[in-house]
Amino acid sequence: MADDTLQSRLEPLRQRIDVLDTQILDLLNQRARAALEVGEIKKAFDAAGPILKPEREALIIRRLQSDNDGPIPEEAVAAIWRQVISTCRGLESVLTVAFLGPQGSFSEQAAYEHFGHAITGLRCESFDEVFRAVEAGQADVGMVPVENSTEGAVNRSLDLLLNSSLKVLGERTIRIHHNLLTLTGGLEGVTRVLGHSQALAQCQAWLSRNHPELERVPVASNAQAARQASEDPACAAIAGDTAAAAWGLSAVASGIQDDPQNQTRFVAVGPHDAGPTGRDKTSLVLAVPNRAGAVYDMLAPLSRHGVSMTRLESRPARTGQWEYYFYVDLLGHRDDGPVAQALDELHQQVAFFKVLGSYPRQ
Ligand SMILES: O=C(O)C(=O)C[C@]1(C(=O)O)C=C[C@@H](O)C=C1
Repeated sequence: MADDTLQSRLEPLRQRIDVLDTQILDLLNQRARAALEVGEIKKAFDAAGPILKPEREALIIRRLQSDNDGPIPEEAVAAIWRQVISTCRGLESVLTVAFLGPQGSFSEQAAYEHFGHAITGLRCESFDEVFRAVEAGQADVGMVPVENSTEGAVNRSLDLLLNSSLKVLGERTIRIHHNLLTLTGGLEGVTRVLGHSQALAQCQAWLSRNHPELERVPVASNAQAARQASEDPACAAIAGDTAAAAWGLSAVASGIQDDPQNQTRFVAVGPHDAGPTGRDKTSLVLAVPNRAGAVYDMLAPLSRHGVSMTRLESRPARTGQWEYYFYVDLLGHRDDGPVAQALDELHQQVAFFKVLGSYPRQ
C-alpha cells in the first residue's frame, strides 16, 4: 500500500481516538463529581468514619472485569480502575499509607499497587512504627509484609497483628525480584553486601555460589541498603528495580533470588476491616491448650461448616511451655453464615481467639 494511503487511514483513526479521549475525560470528571458527593454524604453520616471502602472498591473492579469484552486484558482493567478509584478517593480525602523503608521499598510498591497513586506515603523505619503511626492516627492505613514464598512468615508483622487493635482490610501479593546493586555496576572495592535479613535469606544460595567473599550485613530494609550503597562505594545492596532507580544504582546481577517465583504477600491494616463482597478472606489468631489432639479439634468446626483454610502458621507463645499461637486464613467473610457459625464454635473451644479482619480476596 502506498504511504499516502496508509496515512489517510491513520488520520481518521487518530481523530476518533481524540474524540473518545475527550468523552472518557468528561465521563471521568462526572465520576469524580459523583464520588465527591458520596464523600460529602459519608462525612455527614459519620465525620470521623473512613472514606476508604475496600469492599466497594473490590466489587467495582470485579464487576468491570467480568463485564469486560476485551481486547483490554483483565489485569489492565484492574490496574486502570485502581487508579481511577484512587483519584476519586483522593479528591474526597487523601489516604495516608504507612509502610517500611526509604524510597523504593517493596512495601512502597505494594502500597501503591493496592491503593493507587493518589495517596500520601508515610515512610517508617520499622514495622512497629508502621503500626504505631496508624494506631496514633498519623496514617489511615499501613502496609506490611506477612509472608514470603521462599522464607515463610514475617514474624515481626505477625506479632504486631496479634497485639494491635488494627484490623486487616486488604491483601496484595507482589513478585519480588532482587538485584545485586552498586554505584558503578561493578564490584571493584566492594567488601560488603547489605540487605534486609529476609532478602539476604532469599538470595543466600546465589550469594554463596557467586560472591562468598562479600560480608553479608542485615539492615532495616532493602531500600535502606540501596541508600547506603549509594553513599558508600564499599557497599553493595540487595534491592528491587524501584530502589535501584530511586538511588541511582546499577545492577551487577539481576534476578538473584534463589526462587524465580519469589513472591511476598502484604496486608493492609487500619482501624476498620472490610464489609463482605462474596469473595473474601478472614484472618484469625488462635491458641489451644497444650494437649494431644488439640490442634485437630481446633480445626474441626471449619470442616464441619465447609470453610476452607488457605494458611496455617504457628508462632511460639513465649510462655516457655511449648505453647503456640496459630495464624489461620480462611475463605469467606466473618459475617457469611458458615464462617460465622464456624468462628462461633471455634471461639467457645479455644484458649485464645482473635479475628484479625475480613477483607476482599485479591
Ligand atoms: O463509594 C464510595 O464510598 C466512594 O467513596 C467512591 C469510591 C469510588 O471512587 O468508587 C471511592 C472511595 C471508596 O473507597 C470507594 C469507592
